[in-house]
Amino acid sequence: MSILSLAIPSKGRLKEKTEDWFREQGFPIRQIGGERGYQAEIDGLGQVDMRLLSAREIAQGLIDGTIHAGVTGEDLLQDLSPTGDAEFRIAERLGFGGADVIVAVPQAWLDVDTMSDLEAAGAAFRKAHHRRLRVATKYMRLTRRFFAAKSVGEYRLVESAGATEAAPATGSADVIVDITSTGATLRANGLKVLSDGVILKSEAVLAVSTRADWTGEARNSLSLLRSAAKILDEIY
Ligand SMILES: Nc1ncnc2c1ncn2[C@@H]1O[C@H](COP(=O)(O)OP(=O)(O)OP(=O)(O)O)[C@@H](O)[C@H]1O
Ligand SMILES: O=P(O)(O)OC[C@H]1O[C@H](OP(=O)(O)OP(=O)(O)O)[C@H](O)[C@@H]1O
Repeated sequence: MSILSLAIPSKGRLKEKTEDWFREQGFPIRQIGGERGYQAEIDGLGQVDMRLLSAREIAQGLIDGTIHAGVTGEDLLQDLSPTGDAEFRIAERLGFGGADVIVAVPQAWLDVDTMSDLEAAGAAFRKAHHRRLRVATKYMRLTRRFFAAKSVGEYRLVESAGATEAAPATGSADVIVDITSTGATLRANGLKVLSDGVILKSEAVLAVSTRADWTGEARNSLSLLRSAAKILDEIY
C-alpha cells in the first residue's frame, strides 16, 4: 500500500506560485516550521506524504519513481530523464516559471547565426586549433540530443556548475547552453542566441511519475486533482 508522495519546490522562483496554484485548486498547503521548513501538510487530498524539495530533486524523484507527483520545471524533467520523456507525464502546464533553454555564442562571431553555421564553425575550429569547440552547460542530455538532431558533432561538453554565461569570457568554453528569461544575463556577457537555437520553451508543470507505485491510496488521493487523474487513467 502506498500513500501519495507529492513534492513542491521548497524555495526559489517556483515556490510561491506553486502554493498559490494548489490553493486555487482548493488544496491549501501549510508549511511546518516556517518559511524554511521542509515539511508541509496539504488539506483536502487525504493522507499525503508532502515533500518540499529543490526543483531538481523533484524532477529526479519523479524519474526514479520515489515521488508520485510534483511541481517542477519541464527543462529539468527532460534533461534528467535518460529517455527524454518515458518516466513521467505532464498533467498540466502551470503558466509560470517560464524560460527558454537556448544555444548562445559570442556576439563577436559574426559568421555564426544558426546551428548549421555552428557545425561549420566547429569543423573550422578543429582544423585551426586542433581541438573541438567546447560547450558549457548544466543541461547535458538536452544538449546532446539537440546537437545530434541538428547534426552538430564537432564539439565537447563541459559540465557547468553555475555562472555558465561567463564561460566564453573566462575561456573555459566557447559556446553555452543555458536557461534565459529576460535575456539580460546573455546581453551582459556579450552572447547571442542562435536563430534556430531554442532547445525548449520550458515552464513549471504538474507531472506524475510513470515509475512510481500507483497501487493503494496514492491513486485515490491524486484523483482529486483533475488533470492528474486524467493522465493516470491514460497510463493505467
Ligand atoms: N530566469 C530563470 N533562471 C533559471 N531558472 C528559471 C528561470 N526562470 C524560470 N526558471 C525555472 O526554474 C526552475 C529552477 O528553479 P530554481 O532555480 O528555483 O530551482 P533549483 O535549480 O532547484 O534551485 P537552486 O538552483 O537554488 O538549487 C527551472 O525549471 C527553470 O526552468
Ligand atoms: O535571462 P535572464 O533573465 O537574465 O535569466 C537567466 C539567468 O537567470 C538564472 O540565474 P539566477 O542567478 O537567477 O538563478 P540560478 O543561477 O540560481 O539558477 C539562470 O541561470 C541565468 O543565468
